[in-house]
Amino acid sequence: MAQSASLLTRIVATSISATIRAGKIIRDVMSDGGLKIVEKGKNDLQTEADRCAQKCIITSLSRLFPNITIIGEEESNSCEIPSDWIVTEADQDILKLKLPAHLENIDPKDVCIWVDPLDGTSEYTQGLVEHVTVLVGVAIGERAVGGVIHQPYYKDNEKGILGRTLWGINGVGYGGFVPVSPPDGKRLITTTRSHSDKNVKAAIDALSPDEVIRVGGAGHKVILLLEGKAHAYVFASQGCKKWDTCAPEAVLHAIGGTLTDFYGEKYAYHAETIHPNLRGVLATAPGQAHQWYLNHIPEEVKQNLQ
Ligand SMILES: Nc1ncnc2c1ncn2[C@@H]1O[C@H](COP(=O)(O)O)[C@@H](OP(=O)(O)O)[C@H]1O
Ligand SMILES: [Mg+2]
Ligand SMILES: [Mg+2]
Ligand SMILES: [Mg+2]
Repeated sequence: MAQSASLLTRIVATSISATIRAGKIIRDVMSDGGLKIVEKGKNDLQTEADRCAQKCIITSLSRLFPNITIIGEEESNSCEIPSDWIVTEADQDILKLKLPAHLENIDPKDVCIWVDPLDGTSEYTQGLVEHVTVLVGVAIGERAVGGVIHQPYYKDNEKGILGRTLWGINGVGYGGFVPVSPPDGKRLITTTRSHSDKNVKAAIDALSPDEVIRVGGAGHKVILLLEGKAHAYVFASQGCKKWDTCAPEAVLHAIGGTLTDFYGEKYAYHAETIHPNLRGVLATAPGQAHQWYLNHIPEEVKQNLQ
């Protein structure tokens, strides 16, 4: 890998390769049929694919970036890993990116990488594989700056290959998708398919949507915002964690969208922060009035998110 490239571009470039490899592992586990599901908590599943994909990504990144904190959703274990799960390649186009001065010489101590090896596990176990994404987010200080979202089951009929990778670096660029504005004169809201509750529903009802698009995964829902299929992602629940939102937030911000809690505050992604997004997740596509959504959320809904 070009050592002259900056640390941030090297991390994002390698993360692209690592998520593609993890996506292949996720497809292989499904086609072999041995999901070996473990129930981590209420409505919270883990499969062999979550475990193996995380092992692939974290082992690869930690070998290349030994001084950087990496936090993954799944608990780690010390078992052997196949050598072909260890990724050393990097996306060459990303390595060539020119960064602004404040991102060029970052201290590894200020970086935290958030890994969600399989976002949308509930849908994955039900065979709804199009909902699945692999997420790697890069925070510098408190801010989510770089993000990679890989969709292992995306079908590109033109190229005849399975899978695509979307990326974004705030203030630098994005790729792997073409941003589209959502339709004018309508309000399309995307939310959870498998983790709804009274508060989640109350928030959506208060926004009088024309349509509610219920899909799995934080990554998948933010892709709907990137591609103009929804105006807002509304999840008035404490269930999402930092690894769910770091990468999607960075990619969304790179095209001018916004992701905050229900009080309009950005989440902090430094290594010492707590994992749950206790104040919910509200994200809007570029050009949408984020404040309008915040203003229309009932006080009671906000008070349940403290
Ligand atoms: N009540 C809850 N309990 C556990 N995890 C939750 C949750 N609500 C949301 N999440 C997690 O947030 C992510 C997005 O949720 P959803 O698909 O319902 O919108 C999922 O990530 P994972 O699939 O990576 O675990 C999901 O597990
Ligand atoms: Mg999970
Ligand atoms: Mg997730
Ligand atoms: Mg996950």
